[in-house]
Amino acid sequence: MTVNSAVHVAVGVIRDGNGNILLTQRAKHAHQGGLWEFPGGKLEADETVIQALRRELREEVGITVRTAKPLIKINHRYPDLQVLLDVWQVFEFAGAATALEGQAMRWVAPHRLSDYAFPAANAPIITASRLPDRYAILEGRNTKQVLANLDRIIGNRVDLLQLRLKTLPAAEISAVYAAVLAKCRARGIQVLLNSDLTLSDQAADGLHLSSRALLACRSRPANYPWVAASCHNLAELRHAEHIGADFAVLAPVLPTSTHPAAQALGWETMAGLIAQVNLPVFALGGLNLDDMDRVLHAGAQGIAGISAFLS
Ligand SMILES: Nc1nc2c([nH]c(=O)n2[C@@H]2O[C@H](COP(=O)(O)OP(=O)(O)OP(=O)(O)O)[C@@H](O)[C@H]2O)c(=O)[nH]1
Ligand SMILES: [Mg+2]
Repeated sequence: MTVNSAVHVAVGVIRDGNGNILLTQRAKHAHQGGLWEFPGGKLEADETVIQALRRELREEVGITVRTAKPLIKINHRYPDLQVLLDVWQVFEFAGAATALEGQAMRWVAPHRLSDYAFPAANAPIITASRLPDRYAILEGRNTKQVLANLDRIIGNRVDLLQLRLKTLPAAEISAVYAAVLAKCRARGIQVLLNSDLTLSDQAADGLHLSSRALLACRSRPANYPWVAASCHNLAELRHAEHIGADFAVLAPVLPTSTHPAAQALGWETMAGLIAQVNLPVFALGGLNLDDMDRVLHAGAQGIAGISAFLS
């Protein structure tokens, strides 16, 4: 089946109980032959994406999908073919995965995916599969409040956060940073520093660019495991993609009390913007964890928020 002349493909990022991901190797003479892939295949006429996903995963690796959620959509033009990869995460399935087409098959830890050679279109899928669905923004008006907020964020099972601290007095920043980093390290939580924070120590797991800092970048800032960017429109999302940022945060999706003057994008505009880039995008602004399914079905990686993780 084709969509806007692209071949529409249902792709499964299948996880086992340990969080490992199933890879298979493409047949030598197939398109992109010999490379590793996430199992899946082309939609047949009149099939929905989820129907095609179920059929392909039964045919290729012998599993029956129980729970699947959208992860990311990739539009990619190879010299010989344009594809729309409609990627879903499969969290629950029945049956033991078996290579039914004689292909090589492996369960791989997310942080080892980069050891494998994939088709060029897959780079953002690999990033998306290494990212969680929650990205917390840590703020507070004083040290005590920041640390109390961190405890609530931890209670909401967040393992990726941005230290922003816009509302914290400057004199308290370095001590708070040390305390937050120590607590997060002990729990395996990754910390990105907002680019407006002035800290000499760059021991964090990544850099989060404000939209202003993003537009000032001609290339990806070096030496950060993660580079993220705040975006409000298509030009900023495209720039984040262009410099090779790992992911973006798009805001504000809904009206918020913290930014009353900002015009909210709304669900449809948000989905339309996300569809135009091959980049994991978190939705920010006025959302809470109950919105997760709607956010994922709108094409986002998940929810970013300050207050979303404080209840
Ligand atoms: N399944 C899958 N296809 C991918 C990935 N990345 C990627 O670019 N593709 C491209 O998506 C297209 C469709 O995939 P496919 O060859 O699995 O289709 P299929 O199972 O229906 O195979 P068939 O046409 O031989 O029946 C191919 O051109 C392939 O190169 C990936 O990670 N998984
Ligand atoms: Mg296939």
